[in-house]
Amino acid sequence: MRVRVKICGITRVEDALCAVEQGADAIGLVFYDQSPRNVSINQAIEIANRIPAFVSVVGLFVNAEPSFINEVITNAKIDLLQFHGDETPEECASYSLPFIKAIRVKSDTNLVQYAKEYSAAKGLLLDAYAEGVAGGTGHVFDWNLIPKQLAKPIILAGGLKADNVAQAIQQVMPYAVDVSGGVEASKGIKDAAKIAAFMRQVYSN
Ligand SMILES: O=C(O)c1ccccc1NCC(=O)[C@H](O)[C@H](O)COP(=O)(O)O
Repeated sequence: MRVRVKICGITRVEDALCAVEQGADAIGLVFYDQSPRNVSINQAIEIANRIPAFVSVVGLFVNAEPSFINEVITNAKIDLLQFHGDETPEECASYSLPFIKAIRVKSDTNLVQYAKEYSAAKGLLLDAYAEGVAGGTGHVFDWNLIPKQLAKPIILAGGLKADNVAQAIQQVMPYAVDVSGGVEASKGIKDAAKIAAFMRQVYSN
């Protein structure tokens, strides 16, 4: 099966269109005001309105208020929710959209247990754990911590870039890969050449 690609932390229409043109399956919009990639609802509306059919728009939240999440999904064309904080399985499942759950992986993380707990998730996004940082760290975690069999599709994230994504896919065999910092010129600003190089490496497998 072809590995899907999500390009996260999009803040500009031109970067979203570049990702689509290069073959991304999904783009991620960060709704978290402590992130340098945070977007407003108006920015999200503008970006999401330009995304064609068959490319998913993912809304990323970190311990957000339900009223805020509902305001976002009422106004912007979001297809899938990504919960990147400490949201419980019940909270994640309480919205009108499907969701994926991000797990920040460290040596004692029990991914089999997470897959059971978040049984309603469409996938588990595995990101690097870093003390005090919710995500988008650019850190790679030890892919050996991922069990060979997991009850949920794996979206591999954390420090992926053109230099390491082919190796990551070969080793982990994820359903999808997720990249943010590895295709940026600066935080929140994507680099077309880096996106192209990343996509080439994904499909080199
Ligand atoms: O991007 C952020 O600033 C961010 C802040 C808080 C939670 C999540 C955040 N981003 C998540 C992602 O962009 C990706 O899902 C993932 O963490 C990969 O990021 P990177 O290591 O930069 O490729």
